[in-house]
Amino acid sequence: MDGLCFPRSSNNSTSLMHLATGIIESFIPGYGDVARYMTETFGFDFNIFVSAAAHIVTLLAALRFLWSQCRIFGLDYIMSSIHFDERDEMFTTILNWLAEQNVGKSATKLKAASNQPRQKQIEELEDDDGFDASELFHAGRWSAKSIPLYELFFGRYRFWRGCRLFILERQRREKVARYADEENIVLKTLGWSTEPIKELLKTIKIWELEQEKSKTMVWSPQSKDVRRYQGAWRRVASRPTRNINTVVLDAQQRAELIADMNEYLQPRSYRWYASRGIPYRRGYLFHGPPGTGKSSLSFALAGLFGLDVYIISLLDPQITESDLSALFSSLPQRCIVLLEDIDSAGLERDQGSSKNKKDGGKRDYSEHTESITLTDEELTGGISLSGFLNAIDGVASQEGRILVMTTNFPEQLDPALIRPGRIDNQIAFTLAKKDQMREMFLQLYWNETDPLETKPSRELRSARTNNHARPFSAETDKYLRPLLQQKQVTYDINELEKLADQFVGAIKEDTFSPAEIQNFLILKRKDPHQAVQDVDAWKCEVLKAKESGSNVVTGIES
Ligand SMILES: Nc1ncnc2c1ncn2[C@@H]1O[C@H](COP(=O)(O)OP(=O)(O)OP(=O)(O)O)[C@@H](O)[C@H]1O
Repeated sequence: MDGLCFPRSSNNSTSLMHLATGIIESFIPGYGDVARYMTETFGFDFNIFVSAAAHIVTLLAALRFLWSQCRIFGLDYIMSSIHFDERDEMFTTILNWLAEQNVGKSATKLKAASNQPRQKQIEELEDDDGFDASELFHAGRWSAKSIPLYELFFGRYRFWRGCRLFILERQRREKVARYADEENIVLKTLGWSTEPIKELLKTIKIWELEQEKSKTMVWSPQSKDVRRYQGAWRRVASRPTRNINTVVLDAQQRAELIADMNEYLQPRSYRWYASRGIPYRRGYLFHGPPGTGKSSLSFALAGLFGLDVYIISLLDPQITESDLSALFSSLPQRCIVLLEDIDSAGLERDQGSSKNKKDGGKRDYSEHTESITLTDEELTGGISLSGFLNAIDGVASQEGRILVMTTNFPEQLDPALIRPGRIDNQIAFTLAKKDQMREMFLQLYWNETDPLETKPSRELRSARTNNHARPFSAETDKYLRPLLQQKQVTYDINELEKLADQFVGAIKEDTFSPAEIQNFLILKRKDPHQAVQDVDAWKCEVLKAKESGSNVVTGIES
């Protein structure tokens, strides 16, 4: 080694230094030259300095190791803890709660959580402060209003609840498979009882309920490849709870339905069913023409009873009969399972037919079985009637759930599917009745006060938003501006009732669906007079489109 030309010395320590230099040189080529240069330039043996640093680092590492061992066998011995892995529903809730409590606010490392918006952030976005309805909406400017969200990074955090110290550890775990959990959190506190942690978890749960009480959670089946690791269901949306009164129905029918569900959901009902040997399940069939409120009522009922909605599409090629059973058995104890348009799910008695369906029975492959060879993957899609009935009735299927099936063609359903015990209550939805139309009209225009009108800084905000206005041709501007500047007028209820009577008088019962009526009213939402004025033209236009077999309405004169 040319670079290692140190003066010979009989001194043992010097030869040890040379040995150390040799070892370092083998890891860091050129180190010998640097050491010699430093020694010659500054007049001290640079190796001593390096060795001392190496000793200190080793000592610190040893101390750190010792401390961690003490902590594990010492501190951890006098602490109780509860562990949560990523799959646990409390995992995100705990992190969100901690973020809300500002735990770790001085942390130097944070983890972005932008795709899990919290209630506060959603409210911030929905608050229209700074937006002027007479200007064009801009999504970028709107979403920029909300600050990005962060949560605690991996590590250890301390926080106090009253006079008790809690420790949260967020840990990364070794990946055991592609989709396996990669992290977990541990909540700890001093003492040999987990009770204080459980109490804290109750507080966190109450906080979560508070956050979500105005929301209805919607779940759908987890995709096949991650189902094993992340559970059968995934939360796909949280929708604002729909007030049951906004679904216009026959009052008696609505009241009976609510009472029936309420009775079923009561905790004591479980014992009532069990003592009589009846499976604790309830099924409803909502049937009627499209756009009459079947799905809306399902969500409104979920909101009313604080239930989550679990939606399954039987046409989903990823869902096999065994998946369906697994999905039904992993439902929570109280929820609504919504199966929309059950008539088009292709549930057939013939067991083999499910194997021959690729699009849920709409396409029949049975005539072509000789010429078409389906792959194994395709064969797993499709659910037979018996497979479906097994899943909903099976012993493993969760009790306490409410099954709601909707259909436009109840007469096409297999009697086995809707026999009492599976479907306990059928609700017929009809095209709009006079009373329904009247109620919809009043609901749409009844508006006590416009909160925006009362805010003083409106001009200021307008000036600010004007800077972002988009340029239009003079021609477009001429039409657009009056439309944008049209104000929402607040009407006296007596006047509205008169207008509602005129509106209803112009439309025949059982002719249009509530969805069609709603659609027209939304078009005229700023002006009920205009709605009354235009209803005849709209009516003719829609009827003409229906007669010609087209759903396309060409345009409504106003
Ligand atoms: N009875 C009703 N009361 C209030 N709004 C209604 C009613 N029926 C329909 N609507 C409105 O019409 C739209 C469509 O309603 P919804 O999806 O509930 O109908 P549906 O019967 O489930 O239709 P489909 O059979 O096509 O699934 C919704 O925006 C809803 O607000």
